[in-house]
Amino acid sequence: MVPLWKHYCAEASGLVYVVDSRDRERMEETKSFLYMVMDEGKVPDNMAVLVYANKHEVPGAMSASEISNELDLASLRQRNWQRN
Ligand SMILES: Nc1nc2c(ncn2[C@@H]2O[C@H](COP(=O)(O)OP(=O)(O)OP(=O)(O)O)[C@@H](O)[C@H]2O)c(=O)[nH]1
Repeated sequence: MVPLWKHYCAEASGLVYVVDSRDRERMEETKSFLYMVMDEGKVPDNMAVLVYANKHEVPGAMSASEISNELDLASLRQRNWQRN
């Protein structure tokens, strides 16, 4: 699957990236993979990127701002982004 996403990126109009809000231990890996997809997939600046954090209602889940910080979403400044 992993090598195939590059081909999907070329045709995609958006990227939905699902993050497990409970999985604190793998947040660094999650971050690396997101930026690798955006870089190697040549995701253009004008492509919509949705980072969807699931399991947010589960006790112990990370908050939206924690996830945003962990994934350094503010570094995607060239994109028009918001956090809900
Ligand atoms: N409570 C809750 N459960 C969810 C949510 N999203 C997925 N699940 C459940 O979590 C279980 C595992 O789903 P995923 O996390 O998507 O799959 P996964 O990453 O392969 O599984 P894990 O390694 O166990 O997290 C399934 O039973 C899903 O129904 C959510 O937002 N809230």
